[in-house]
Amino acid sequence: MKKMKVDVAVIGTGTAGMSAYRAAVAQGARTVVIESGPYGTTCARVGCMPSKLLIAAADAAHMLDLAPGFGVHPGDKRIDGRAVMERVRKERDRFVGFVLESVESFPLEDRIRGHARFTGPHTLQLDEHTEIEAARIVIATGSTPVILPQLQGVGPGIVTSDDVFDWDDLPGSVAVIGTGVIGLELGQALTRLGVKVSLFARGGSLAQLSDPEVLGAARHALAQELDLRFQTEVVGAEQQGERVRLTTRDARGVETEEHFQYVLLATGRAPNLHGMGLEASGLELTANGVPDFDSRTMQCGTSHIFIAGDANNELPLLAEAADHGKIAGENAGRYPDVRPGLRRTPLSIAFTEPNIATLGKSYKALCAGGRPKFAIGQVSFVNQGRSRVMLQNKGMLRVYAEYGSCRFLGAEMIGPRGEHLAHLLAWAAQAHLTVPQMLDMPFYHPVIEEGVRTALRDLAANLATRTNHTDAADSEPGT
Ligand SMILES: Cc1cc2nc3c(=O)[nH]c(=O)nc-3n(C[C@H](O)[C@H](O)[C@H](O)COP(=O)(O)OP(=O)(O)OC[C@H]3O[C@@H](n4cnc5c(N)ncnc54)[C@H](O)[C@@H]3O)c2cc1C
Ligand SMILES: NC(=O)c1ccc[n+]([C@@H]2O[C@H](COP(=O)([O-])OP(=O)(O)OC[C@H]3O[C@@H](n4cnc5c(N)ncnc54)[C@H](O)[C@@H]3O)[C@@H](O)[C@H]2O)c1
Repeated sequence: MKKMKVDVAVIGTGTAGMSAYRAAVAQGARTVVIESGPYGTTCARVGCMPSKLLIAAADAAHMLDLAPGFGVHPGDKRIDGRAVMERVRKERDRFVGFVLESVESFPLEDRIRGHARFTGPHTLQLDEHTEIEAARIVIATGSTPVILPQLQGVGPGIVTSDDVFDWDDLPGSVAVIGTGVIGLELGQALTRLGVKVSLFARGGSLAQLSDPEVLGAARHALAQELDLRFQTEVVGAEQQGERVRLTTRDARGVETEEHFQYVLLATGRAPNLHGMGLEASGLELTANGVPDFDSRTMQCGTSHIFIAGDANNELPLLAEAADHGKIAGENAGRYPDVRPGLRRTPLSIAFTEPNIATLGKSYKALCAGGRPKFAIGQVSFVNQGRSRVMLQNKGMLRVYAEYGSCRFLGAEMIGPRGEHLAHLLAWAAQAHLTVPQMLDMPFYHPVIEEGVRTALRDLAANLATRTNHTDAADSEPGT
């Protein structure tokens, strides 16, 4: 067994791990970064980038579907599934290549291969070949898709987002289980690319939305194009040759059997903490098996161990993983001098169309602890001028502010160009702007941001009267 002694050992060479490694090295600590799987990060290999490449192809196909609405008739649409998937893989490999270059820029002796597990609070064993004694440790092991027990071992037709981007061709039909971010992004993209898709939700949730009004608008907007089956549970499945027979049960208890080429599981991701010997680390674990940690410092309890990225299950997003990694790496590098790092206003965007976005305090968080004490403003995009011009007039934005201070708190939306509106509003929240200050900002014409102004005006009126009398049909006609 090879033995090593280091200041900092980072477990996982994903976005959080690479960020932690750089930050610890910058503190002058002798640091190694350990990896059991392929280099390249989840984001570049099977996450953010390939999913957005598939969505980009779907957007192109959808533009052709929209064109007749403008009096433009592009002729017969033909989707070459092989060409679609080839571009996805080729561009994905390009992004992965950049990550690999980055990893290769780390000194060879700092890059250790193997599956790490704790054998004591300061010791890690890598497979059966290396033992590392580390003064401090960063856990940055990411997450993996959850496989429902009733679909385990069924056959090759049961897939997750880890498999989709390696398809050579688009399949004929897919059942998507789960209407979270992955289910909706991939389900809508595949639908727009001509795949017969059905989405099954055990409840009625969509992506990260918690505001019932926005959720209602999202259900309405997405149901116009997607086969959404709410309140429907997966009972079981059987691989039958090239197809899977999927059995589901609806709210009335009626069981249905349908055949699909693939069943795509999008039922959440779990932190990669199993098989890591956490019991030997001395850390206190919370009910969901994640070590108790401080989200300002990433420190687990008062220990020398830090946890970053999807592994800590706080907000499993790329930008968070990078921030967590930096904070964890800096603190591990200069331990015991542990300091809070920069945490930004929470921002989540699902790249559905219309985009679904939430930022700042969610409706659910604001309602926690009893009667809501915040004001709400809203706008429907149905009659919003520029959205209607572009034939993208679907969805709703709801904005929240604090009574008294009039400080802007957060928003939930489904709407056109939501990714940009969400940034604008997240920046306002982080700058602690009040609603009157936001309304003093410039608004051009005709732009979708005028819809944001309508919602903010509604919010200002409700703050003034301490009511939430918003008209669901409130709209901005674009004149
Ligand atoms: C389909 C999909 C789409 C997504 N789209 C977006 C998006 O649009 N925007 C966004 O912000 N986020 C998106 N995400 C989420 C984002 O990809 C993740 O939040 C982010 O990549 C997590 O980074 P990480 O460093 O925590 O984990 P990872 O990049 O997964 O790195 C963890 C690494 O640790 C290694 N490892 C695990 N256990 C051990 C061990 N015991 N020993 C050694 N090594 C180990 C793993 O092999 C892995 O390489 C998406 C995710 C998916 C799946
Ligand atoms: N655009 C983005 O930023 C983006 C895109 C993709 C993924 N991600 C990240 O990846 C994470 C994982 O995505 P996800 O969509 O897998 O998880 P999710 O938590 O967003 O959604 C999981 C869905 O599965 C459903 N579900 C759970 N158990 C089920 C069961 N037994 N039967 C039926 N349905 C069940 C849930 O109700 C929910 O709708 C996200 O939380 C997000 O942080 C982000």
